[in-house]
Amino acid sequence: MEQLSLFAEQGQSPGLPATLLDYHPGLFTETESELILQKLIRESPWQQRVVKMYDKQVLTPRLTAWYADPETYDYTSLRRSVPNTWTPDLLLIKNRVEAIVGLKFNSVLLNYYRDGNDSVAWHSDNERALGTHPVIASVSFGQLRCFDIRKKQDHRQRYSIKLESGALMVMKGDLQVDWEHRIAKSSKPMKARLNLTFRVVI
Ligand SMILES: O=C(O)CCC(=O)C(=O)O
Ligand SMILES: [Fe+2]
Repeated sequence: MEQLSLFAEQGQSPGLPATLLDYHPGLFTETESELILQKLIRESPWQQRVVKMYDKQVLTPRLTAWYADPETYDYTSLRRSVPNTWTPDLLLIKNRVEAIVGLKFNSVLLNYYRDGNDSVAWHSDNERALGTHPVIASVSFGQLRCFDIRKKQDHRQRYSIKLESGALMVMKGDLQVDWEHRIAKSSKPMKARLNLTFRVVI
């Protein structure tokens, strides 16, 4: 049976081709989302990674934690450290996501945006270990933040999706090939947000 995509009905970003993204609000209830948010913030082994920017070492403006199956990935090509082992909470979330997406994922990256100063800069998830047209399932908990998308070749083609707590967004098609995305900093007061991106690492 074809899966219902609520993206168009949500009208969150009219005009964005449906081949690039599906949006499923309410995969988790408000109560579930709040519990998951607090528990994962408390219990995850957060790291703040250092990246090189214009020859300077800078801390990424968010915290991350990475989990994966022990055998099925090549984490050296992802430039990540040895992954953590799945927890029961993460497996529960993964199962619910897989039932909707119809794919088995073997890793998840957790991003913790502590407030409006935390962000992720424009990028595509196009590492070799993700394959050429990866399907990436993104689940958000907590503070609503805007997920901006722009075309690499023409920055005027631009969309913004409000990622609600408990919602699943599926990135697919050419999204990681022809487009970039980001979570911008916000000058408005922002509470904590967690984002989980489930990926298949080859
Ligand atoms: O926080 C988000 O919604 C996006 C995170 C992201 O783009 C990533 O982890 O690659
Ligand atoms: Fe990304």
